[in-house]
Amino acid sequence: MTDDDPRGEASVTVVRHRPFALDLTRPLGTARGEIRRREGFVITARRGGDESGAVGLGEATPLPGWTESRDACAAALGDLEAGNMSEPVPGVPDAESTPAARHGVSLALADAAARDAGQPLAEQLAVEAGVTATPADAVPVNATVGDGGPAETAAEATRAVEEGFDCLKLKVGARDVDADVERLRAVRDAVGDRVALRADANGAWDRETARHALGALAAFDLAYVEQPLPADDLGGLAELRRDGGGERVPIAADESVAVHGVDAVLEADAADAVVLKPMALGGPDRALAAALRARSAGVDPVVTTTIDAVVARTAAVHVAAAVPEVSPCGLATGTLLDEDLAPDPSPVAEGAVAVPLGPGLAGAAFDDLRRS
Ligand SMILES: O=C(O)CCC(=O)c1ccccc1C(=O)O
Ligand SMILES: [Mg+2]
Repeated sequence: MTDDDPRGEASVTVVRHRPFALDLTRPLGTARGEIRRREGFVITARRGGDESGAVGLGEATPLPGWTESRDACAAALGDLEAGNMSEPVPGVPDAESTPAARHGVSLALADAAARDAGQPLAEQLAVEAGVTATPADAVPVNATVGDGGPAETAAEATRAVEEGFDCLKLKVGARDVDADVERLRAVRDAVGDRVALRADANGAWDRETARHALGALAAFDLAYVEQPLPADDLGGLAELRRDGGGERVPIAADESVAVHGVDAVLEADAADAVVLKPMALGGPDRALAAALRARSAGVDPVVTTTIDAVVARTAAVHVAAAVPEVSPCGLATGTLLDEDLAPDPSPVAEGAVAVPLGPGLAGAAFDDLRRS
């Protein structure tokens, strides 16, 4: 560890990575198919081979299409583990080719650094990123509602509002536009005007369909439509922003950010908001840096998970807490899982999550995972 390298990334001793698999309670329907199960690795690491330092905890949960494959992630982590407790291994996995592996290791190092400093992870990340504002102690979140028929979608939306959510994100694009219009109409009718609605098309539409969809969905006063076009069509997103089928519906970029990076999206004027998934961007530090660059460009950052287990989800809560005045984030995904690695230290209540106090990710909450 040096001043240039506060987290000891130049020489990291990865203690262990351990596989896990978690089923979703029921499949989450999206325009790109159903997510049914999440497989990943729990990671423990020490900084710079310092035997006296805290053991940090991380999670690498790849989602093919968004990150490297599970095999590529395992291989990247295996390379690090070729070293051992007493012999530091140089470097961390590459963020471009293996973002999930890099996320897991960089989170473990950040957790270790925060624990050694006796501060919450959000504070550690904020200081490293040059944020002067004190991290928030709670983060607003949206409910995540998958594809389904109009009645089913409206019932799920109503349930979320009864639980205290005032922002809902609905998956669209898995059926034709007219069917999604009926779903959104049913939801708006059910929840009234005071609930913010977001729609996430996961890149399902071509330019013509997107113009038609935005024109029709404008009637439901959407906070934004997320990724209406394929990830590569930054020019198309910029065009939709300027003239979205008549009425202006704000546009959020998600897959475009994961594939091309936040700077390309900002450069192309392709979005009003950017969706930042620490797992897809290669780590909490990189996600926070991206959020701050978006904010400086006048674009609203939203932090979400890739339906991660509790360790990475909690890390994403800390990232969001470090973003000043953050908008509702896609972090209410723990309840989509049928089981988890440990009890959630920051469960959702009244549409928000409390940020764990630390030290590190959540004080002693994950000690069993750290030891195992
Ligand atoms: O943002 C949310 O509400 C939850 C996260 C989510 O929707 C998601 C989860 C896994 C993979 C992709 C996505 C997505 O935002 O497209
Ligand atoms: Mg999305």
